[in-house]
Amino acid sequence: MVPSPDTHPPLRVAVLGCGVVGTEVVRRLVTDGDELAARVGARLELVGIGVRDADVERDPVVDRALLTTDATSLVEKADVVVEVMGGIEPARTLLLHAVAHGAGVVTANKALLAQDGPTLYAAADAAGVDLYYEAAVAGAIPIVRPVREQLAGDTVQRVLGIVNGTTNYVLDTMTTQGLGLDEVVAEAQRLGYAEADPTADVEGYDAAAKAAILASLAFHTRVGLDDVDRTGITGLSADDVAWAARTGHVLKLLAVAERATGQDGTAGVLVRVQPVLVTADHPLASVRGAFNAVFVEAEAAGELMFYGRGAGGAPTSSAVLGDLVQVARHRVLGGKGPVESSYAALPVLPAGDARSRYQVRLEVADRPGVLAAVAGALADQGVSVEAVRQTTALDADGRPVATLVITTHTATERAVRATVDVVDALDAVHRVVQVLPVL
Ligand SMILES: NC(=O)C1=CN([C@@H]2O[C@H](COP(=O)(O)OP(=O)(O)OC[C@H]3O[C@@H](n4cnc5c(N)ncnc54)[C@H](O)[C@@H]3O)[C@@H](O)[C@H]2O)C=CC1
Ligand SMILES: N[C@@H](CC=O)C(=O)O
Ligand code: NA
Repeated sequence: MVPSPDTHPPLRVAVLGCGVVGTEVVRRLVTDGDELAARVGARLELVGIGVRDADVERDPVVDRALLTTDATSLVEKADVVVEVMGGIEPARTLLLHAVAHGAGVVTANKALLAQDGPTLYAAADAAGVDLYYEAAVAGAIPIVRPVREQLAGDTVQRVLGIVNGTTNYVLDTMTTQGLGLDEVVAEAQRLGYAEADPTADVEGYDAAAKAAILASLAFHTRVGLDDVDRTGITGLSADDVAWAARTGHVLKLLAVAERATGQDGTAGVLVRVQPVLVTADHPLASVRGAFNAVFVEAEAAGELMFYGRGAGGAPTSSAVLGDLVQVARHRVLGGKGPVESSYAALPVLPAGDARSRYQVRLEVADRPGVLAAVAGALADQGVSVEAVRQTTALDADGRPVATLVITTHTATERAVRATVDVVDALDAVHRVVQVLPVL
């Protein structure tokens, strides 16, 4: 029999956190109630909203009578708990409490999942309830469920892309408007893209959490935040942005998770987040503002690209509501979402095993023989040169300073770092300005 909201008792939904995302989740539950009920086969009854302070001014769509500071009691009376408060505690304890009480859970909390996902999975599995988290990676873009469910029959080789809206917005605005990093981060906060502490965005922790989640799902292997080699965007200057454009690239913070073979032949995975010089005609170069884009390369499927809004209240609420409908359908029709799949248990390889082309930018003395010395140092380390470009400008004291931009052929990060140390020690090299992978 087709389930109907007229015959099925309503499902009690608790929302924890009423900030940027929580407010939009509540809005959809209120304004789209009839549609959602028809899709689920039961009404989704919002039974309470857990907040820190019930007295602060809120969007009028939020019914103040539903606000409570007693989140523990709230989750005890829910069939489905939606956690959009963020942070590790009390989110973790509340989700475990919800699961122990038999509630299905939906969360947007990538920080918690990357730190303690296996505990949540185990608890949900033991209780026989759902744990869904589409909003935790790349906001509105369906990427968690495609990798976790639809690609479960394929072998994913690599996942690569832009998974943090704030840093993409910041780098994009620095490039197009020449603004400084701090100024643009403040705007990203105002627009609801940034984390409560935007350090998580600009230092790459948020992207690293998402990379860990995607890698765990793609490779059926546990990958935690500490397994991700992470570099944020705070080390990038306006000069780096300008040089990127001058050499035909766009600077992007990329997350890369891939199967790889280590120095000793071990098959494993490599997971990293780092600023990358993306060649201007690559599709990722045209991902603007807070948009995200993720490529998935799988053995049978080939290359798939996922693109859309990676941050912001309304887009993220779409992913949360999609999960909520799925969990609710399971309550009505029976069935359950996937459990953790970590059977492959592949080792996480050291970052030095990562292979890429690199751009090395040096300031060198403007005299004959310098290029030969630098090229010799690279060759000694087995790093071959694809292209070299030299420009000369006068420094503050009127002395000529040459900038050497070297693009290498594909090499391991280990070899490139070793080479850079040798090059840095050369008399003719004033300083190594920047070393960045090239895509
Ligand atoms: N803003 C975005 O674009 C996206 C956010 N997310 C995730 O969604 C979650 C929520 O993010 P936002 O809504 O942007 O954050 P937010 O800071 O705007 O909202 C969080 C709300 O939870 C409340 N809260 C915190 N601790 C609480 C507690 N102990 N009890 C009751 N309420 C508490 C805060 O007072 C705040 O109102 C985070 O995990 C974030 O990483 C995921 C995807 C996109
Ligand atoms: N702060 C995050 C929000 C979405 O996950 C971002 O900027 O991407
Ligand atoms: Na998503």
